[in-house]
Parts: sequence; structure tokens; C-alpha cells
Amino acid sequence: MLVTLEGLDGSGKTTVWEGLQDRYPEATFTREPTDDSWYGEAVYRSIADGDADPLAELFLYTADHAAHLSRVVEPALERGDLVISDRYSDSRFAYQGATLEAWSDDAGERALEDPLEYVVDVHEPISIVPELTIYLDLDPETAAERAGTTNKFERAEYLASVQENYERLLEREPDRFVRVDANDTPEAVLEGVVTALEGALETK
Ligand SMILES: Nc1ncnc2c1ncn2[C@@H]1O[C@H](COP(=O)(O)OP(=O)(O)OP(=O)(O)O)[C@@H](O)[C@H]1O
Ligand SMILES: Cc1cn([C@H]2C[C@H](O)[C@@H](COP(=O)(O)O)O2)c(=O)[nH]c1=O
Repeated sequence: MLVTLEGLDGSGKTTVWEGLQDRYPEATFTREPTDDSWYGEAVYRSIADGDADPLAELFLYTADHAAHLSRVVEPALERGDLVISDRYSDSRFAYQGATLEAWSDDAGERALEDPLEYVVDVHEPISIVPELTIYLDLDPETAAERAGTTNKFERAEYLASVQENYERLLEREPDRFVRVDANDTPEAVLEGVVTALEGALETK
């Protein structure tokens, strides 16, 4: 079963992902962007470039996703593992959807009518939809504060448009997403996530 953790920068995904490793020692834990491939390295170069081309950046992230799927996710699912990924396709839908929304304002004829839908469509033939996605819900100001504004995405204004996109995704697929309040203590957030995960494992 493929389970993904999503939310704004600083919402606590990595803290939860690390906490889950003690609870589910047999599971495969992975992340996007990948941190052990040249595809992931290319993505991190793009993140560090405040002037990166937004469309090129989308396809760098998507290339990293394709390699992540074929090298890590699919083999683990074929073994029957529980796979838990810290970020996955929804991050692209929400983040690159927001970046491309801003880009479209000045793109003239190249403007995308609905950037989020465009990014979803790019993934449709190549990706695997998670069975459960846990959304750690936190307001953009607290998220930016917790994240410490270390990269170009971690600004409250940008995160507000990312949050709007996440809300659209939750509305589209209410059965796949479970919302967990990320304002709680780290321990309470982890318990909320474990409860959601146990529920999904039971109905499997
Ligand atoms: N529930 C919580 N309450 C308060 N602080 C938290 C909570 N969870 C995590 N933090 C703190 O917030 C910061 C960001 O947490 P974390 O790295 O887990 O977030 P993230 O969602 O993975 O961020 P990013 O997407 O930027 O990697 C860390 O300093 C972490 O200790
Ligand atoms: C997978 C993915 C990530 N991002 C952004 C979100 C973060 O600001 C950075 C790095 O992620 P991390 O979890 O903080 O290490 O990349 C993105 O814009 N699109 C994506 O698909």
C-alpha cells in the first residue's frame, strides 16, 4: 500500500515520517525530491536557483518522480511492502500549480488556463495514485515560520497559494485524503497520523 505525507513546508511531515519509522519498522520509507540520485540533485539545484524556469522546474521534479517510481516505489509495492513517502505527486500539483499560476500571469499566449490541472494531466499516464494521503494542515504563516524561510518556496505569500491548491485537491478526492491538524504537539500529530494509517490498513 502506498501512503503519502503532504503539506506546506514546515508542517511537520519529516517529523511524522521519522516517528513512523519506529512504529512500522518493516515499511519502506522514501521521499521526494529524492536525496540519493542525480535526478534529485538536479531538483535541488533548481530549488536553489531563484531564477529557475518554472516549466523546466516542473519537469525536473517530474523526472525525479519517474525515476523514484521505477527504482523505489514500484519494486517495494511488488514486494508487498507498506510504502510511506514524505511528499509525492500532490506536492507537484500544489507547488508547481502555484508557481505556474504566477508564471501564467505574464506568459501571454503560453499561459496555462488551469496550471494545477495541467500538472495533474502530466502525471496521469505515468504515476501511481496513493491509497492514502495524509495532509498536515497548518496555516502558511506558521508554516513559513517553522520552516525558517531557507528556500524560495518557504514564504507565507507563496505558501498561501500552495495551500489553496491543496484544498482543491482535498475537495476533489475526499476519500484519498485525511486531514490532520498540524497545530497540535508533535506527539498528538503522530498519533493522528497513526490512527488514519491503521484505519486504512484495516480496510485493505
Ligand atoms: N507539531 C509540531 N509543533 C511544533 N513544531 C513542530 C511540529 N512538528 C514539527 N515541528 C518543527 O517544525 C520544523 C519543521 O518540521 P519538519 O521538518 O518536520 O517539517 P516539514 O513539513 O518536513 O518541512 P519541509 O517540507 O520544509 O521539509 C522543525 O523544527 C520541527 O522540529
Ligand atoms: C516534491 C516537491 C517538493 N517541492 C518543494 C517543497 C519544498 O520547498 C522543496 C523541498 O522539499 P522538502 O520536503 O522541504 O525537502 O521542494 C515542490 O515544489 N514540488 C515537489 O514536487
